[in-house]
Amino acid sequence: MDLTFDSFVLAASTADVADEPAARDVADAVEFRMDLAADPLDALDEYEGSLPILATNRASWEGGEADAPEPDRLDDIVAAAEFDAVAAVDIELASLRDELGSDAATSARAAGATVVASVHDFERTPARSELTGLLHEAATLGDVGKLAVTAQSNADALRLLDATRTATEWGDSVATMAMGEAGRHTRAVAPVYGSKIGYAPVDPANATAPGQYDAQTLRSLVSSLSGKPDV
Ligand SMILES: O=C1C[C@@](O)(C(=O)O)C[C@@H](O)[C@@H]1O
Repeated sequence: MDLTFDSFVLAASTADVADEPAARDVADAVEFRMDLAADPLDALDEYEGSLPILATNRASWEGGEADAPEPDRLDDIVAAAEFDAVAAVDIELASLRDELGSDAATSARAAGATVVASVHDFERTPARSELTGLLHEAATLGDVGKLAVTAQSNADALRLLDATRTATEWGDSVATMAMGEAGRHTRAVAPVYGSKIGYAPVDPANATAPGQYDAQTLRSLVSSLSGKPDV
């Protein structure tokens, strides 16, 4: 299955890929949070869904629950990429800066997966130059550069949207969102400025980040704002 991120992709996040039928009608992909699953590779082996999978094995040092040694954590990402249903993998920008991470990206691409290079800031929204710098670096080391920050104010949200527009104008393929209440609307608005991925939980009770909309709401908001019909 393919995920090129040429246009907006709504990824329904879950720790259980067997949830896919609940996401099928509203999402474009399933984000499988391998770090939140008990036996993620077995779950991929048994996957029978029709949506392509974006596999994430979020490191504990980046806000996730994967605490295996880095080589093992990255090996699991590469192993995930080898499943036909896995169209993309998420690798943290901090990992991609090192040889281990960049080798994992090469192997994942060889297995046919697109690489989403991700950065998170769970406390703040950095200055504009830092935002555009991180996005450019992530979009260069990965095929899509993803930046999730935490907004405390409208100014923070606006700065993220502005950086999204600038990066897109430069030709970088990026995905952005501001976590937290003050950033919530950016999840709907950032796609207008070029953001290529939106995340929403399959089950609203199991949000994978602060401020997420449920998938149907995100789909309707993004569709209305982009002037495209709802799916
Ligand atoms: O990195 C991201 C983005 C995210 O943190 C969000 O803010 O929607 C949700 C995570 O599941 C995903 O891996």
